[in-house]
Amino acid sequence: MTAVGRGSSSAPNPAFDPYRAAAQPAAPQGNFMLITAPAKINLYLGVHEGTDDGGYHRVDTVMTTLDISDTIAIAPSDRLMVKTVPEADFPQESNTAYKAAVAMGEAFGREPNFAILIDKHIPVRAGLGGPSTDAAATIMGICRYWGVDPRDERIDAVARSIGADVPFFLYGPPAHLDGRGDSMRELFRPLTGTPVALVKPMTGGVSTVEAYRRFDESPIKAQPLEPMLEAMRSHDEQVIFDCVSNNLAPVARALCPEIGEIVDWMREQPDVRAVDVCGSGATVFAVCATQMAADKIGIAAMKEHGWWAQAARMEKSGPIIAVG
Ligand SMILES: C[C@@](CO)(OP(=O)(O)O)[C@H](O)COP(=O)(O)OP(=O)(O)OC[C@H]1O[C@@H](n2ccc(N)nc2=O)[C@H](O)[C@@H]1O
Ligand SMILES: Nc1ncnc2c1ncn2[C@@H]1O[C@H](COP(=O)(O)OP(=O)(O)O)[C@@H](O)[C@H]1O
Repeated sequence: MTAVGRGSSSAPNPAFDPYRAAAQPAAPQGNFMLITAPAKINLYLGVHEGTDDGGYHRVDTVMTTLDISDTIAIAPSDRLMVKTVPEADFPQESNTAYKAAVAMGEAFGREPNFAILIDKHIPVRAGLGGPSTDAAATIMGICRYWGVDPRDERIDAVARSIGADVPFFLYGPPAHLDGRGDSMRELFRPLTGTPVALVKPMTGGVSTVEAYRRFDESPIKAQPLEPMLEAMRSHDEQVIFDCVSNNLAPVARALCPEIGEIVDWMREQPDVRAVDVCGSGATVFAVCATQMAADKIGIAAMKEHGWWAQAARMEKSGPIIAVG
């Protein structure tokens, strides 16, 4: 294996600060906070061969958030506890929200005594970033409770200690990240409102760890990144959607052949501008010309194939905090 670096330093670029969702450091006056934690899709994912000392691959990715989300209620408590609805089949200590709270406690020398309830809407092992967005939302909520400025460079370090995708969710607008996919490089004008159809097998999914392991067995070269970055900078939608690509997609298809069936079916649907696998899968997204087209694809996927499906839109936001 070739050793690769971790990417850029953890210091946030001040140019990104206006986008931080929890930028007001004041503690909330109410009893709890409700935080909207959006899903993501990768408009571009280029995984490079070789891993670093931690077993991570160097990746370039362009991600955007969607308007489907988990909801996180967080309130001070006598101890740290995390519950999900529906109930998780793994211990709370394995939940990324729990890990994020513990990491915040360690970084700021405080007891992270919060009760955290996660209403899960984002499917798991789906490549939609559910565990990562929950962690980012938890970090932002605790920042607000403790009066920590989310621009504090320790916040980025906490985020990437939980998972490669977590730093992205601290921001929200479409972004290019490199390193492990955890180093923010550039933010772009949002594609807010662009319709997307999401379809995945009703059961099962693809584990991110397994996808990267399979990638190492037969690596595939990434598509060129620069045309996508240029298109994002000039906000040329047609070119952006022509540049959609993901070199983990063949691995996802190999691990779960139903993904291949879904991709092929989505490509045949009318008014579709781009189709690809979300990250490591198992969800497939289609960028659609109209919301009606996305709705129709969702309904047909469910009715004709029994797949899980949802119509969504691209969003411009990271976690959104409301005080209750
Ligand atoms: C593939 C992507 C695309 O956005 O996400 P998903 O589509 O699964 O959500 C990401 O690279 C996933 O990010 P994330 O889900 O945060 O990964 P982590 O929890 O940090 O890592 C899980 C495991 O994936 C592998 N991993 C992850 C990221 C990376 N750059 N190289 C890797 O090799 C490592 O084996 C690591 O132990
Ligand atoms: N907050 C969370 N929400 C969902 N799953 C979580 C959470 N925290 C930890 N997990 C674990 O993460 C696993 C999914 O990880 P991963 O394959 O990376 O998902 P995805 O591709 O959906 O981002 C779940 O099976 C579960 O064990």
